[in-house]
Amino acid sequence: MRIDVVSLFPDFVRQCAAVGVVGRAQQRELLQVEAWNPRDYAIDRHRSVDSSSYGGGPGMVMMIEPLRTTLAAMRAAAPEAVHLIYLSPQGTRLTQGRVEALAKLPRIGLLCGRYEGVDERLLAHEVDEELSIGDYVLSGGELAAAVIIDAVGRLQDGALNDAQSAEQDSFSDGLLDCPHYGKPVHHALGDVPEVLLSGDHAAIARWRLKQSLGRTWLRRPDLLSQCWLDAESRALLEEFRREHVR
Ligand SMILES: Nc1nonc1C(=O)NCC1CCCCC1
Repeated sequence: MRIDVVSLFPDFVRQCAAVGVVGRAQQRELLQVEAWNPRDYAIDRHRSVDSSSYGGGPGMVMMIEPLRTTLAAMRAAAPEAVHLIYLSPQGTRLTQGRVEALAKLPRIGLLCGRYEGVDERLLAHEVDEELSIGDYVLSGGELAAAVIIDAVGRLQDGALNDAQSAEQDSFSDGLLDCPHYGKPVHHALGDVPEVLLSGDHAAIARWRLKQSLGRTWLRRPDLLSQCWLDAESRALLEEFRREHVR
């Protein structure tokens, strides 16, 4: 998969994509992340990328040019069509379901705004999808782009050493993740739950599902209401609720 990022801070994006699972995915050529700086395509003496906003008001707007030239160069750099995403609080809220769909595409573009945003005419003409990572305002789209690069990059086949860890992630089945425990078994902060030491994989799987169901019920009832639960899950959740109330 190829991800092209248009940003005034390309090094920031490159560094985010160079570490950890995503960095390894790039080394394994499972993922390619390229950054494009509109300032490199600015043709005036001052290499302008922004202008004041018509109608007045504070702040600047990223102009149509040189963004449009940058996008044309980006699109031409590889044969695959680009699904271009603009990151902003005005976008559709990003979900794991959308991440999984994006991860299947051969190529996406991420347009990172700065200042007060990008000229609406450029967005209307060039952008395929607007996404938000949450209801708050950042100083630019780069952190949101980094979130998408990470969430999508880690799902590339072969990116995670143990494929299961993607399947058992929070949200992968619509539920929050279960608690995790490592060494030591006994500690002043508490002990590892017995079932996890039992070697009974069926019991362990049941315990983990029960914890995921219970946590989702307690912390994100909105997610739970969207889940279809089979008989076993409904019974496990009921068990958790009974134990929780005591
Ligand atoms: N929230 C967000 N989700 O995705 N992006 C977000 C953001 O806050 N982006 C910064 C703004 C800054 C002004 C230009 C347009 C982007």
